[in-house]
Amino acid sequence: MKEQDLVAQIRKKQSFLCIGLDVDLEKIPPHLLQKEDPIFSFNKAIIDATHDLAVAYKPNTAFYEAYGLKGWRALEKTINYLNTNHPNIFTIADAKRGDIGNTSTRYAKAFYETMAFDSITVAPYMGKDSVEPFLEFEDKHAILLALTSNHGAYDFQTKQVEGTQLYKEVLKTSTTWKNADRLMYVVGATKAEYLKEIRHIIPNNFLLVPGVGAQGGSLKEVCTYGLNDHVGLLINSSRGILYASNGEDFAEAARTKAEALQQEMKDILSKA
Ligand SMILES: O=c1ccn([C@@H]2O[C@H](COP(=O)(O)O)[C@@H](O)[C@H]2O)c(=O)[nH]1
Repeated sequence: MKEQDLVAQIRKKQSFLCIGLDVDLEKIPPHLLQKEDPIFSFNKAIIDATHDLAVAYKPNTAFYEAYGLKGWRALEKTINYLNTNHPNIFTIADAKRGDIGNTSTRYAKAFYETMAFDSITVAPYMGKDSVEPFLEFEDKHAILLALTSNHGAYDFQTKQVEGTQLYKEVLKTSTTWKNADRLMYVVGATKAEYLKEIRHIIPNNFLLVPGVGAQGGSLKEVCTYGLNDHVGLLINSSRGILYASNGEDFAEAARTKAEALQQEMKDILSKA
């Protein structure tokens, strides 16, 4: 998907909500376990109940890989369902890949071509030649881990390396790579206080922001410095939406949670 089409969807829906499809068979409503494909049945119900409120969906591949072949099949069915029924919705494979060049190319083909995701999350640690293969595909986006939402982010990402914090070096250096205009970045909602400086280095790129809801990040704080003139934010919530109820009303309950976030976003956009 072209970035301008994502921005158009955000304006139309007055939403920059990304719903994380992190399916855990121990948390989904028990009645779904009787279905032939409980993972896909859950995702389909969530998508059907929320697609008018969200501009993106982000399955985290770990939650599918954990179930082996049936997990991969459910992931494939989910991305096909989204692409067929909601082609204007941005899709993110949260797979956190990155390897030597020829291997990264295979990862890129797996997620952009075989599964037709619009984007994939990529770890920057192996550097330019591990990331550039993900940037070779037109209208596809690599979302680079910049400053993550977990506590371990302070182990390396904020450490000073040759006079600058490592995450800032990741931001600055990555903007010099080939097709850098296809880059987006992950910044945790729990690190909102860093956003002013982050926006100084990358004023225009989209940020994928996980960590609101279950991890305690604040949507309002993220928006204070994270918003740019084309919005430039995708705020992810996974558990806070998916597991609002594990009864028969789970999809309705998920919609209520998604609606509350979308309303907050609408309000913020109207004042921006
Ligand atoms: O820094 C990061 C990068 C990725 N994630 C992922 O986002 C979701 C968050 O789920 P919640 O249930 O809304 O907390 C999950 O898939 C993480 O692996 C992140 O949280 N932080």
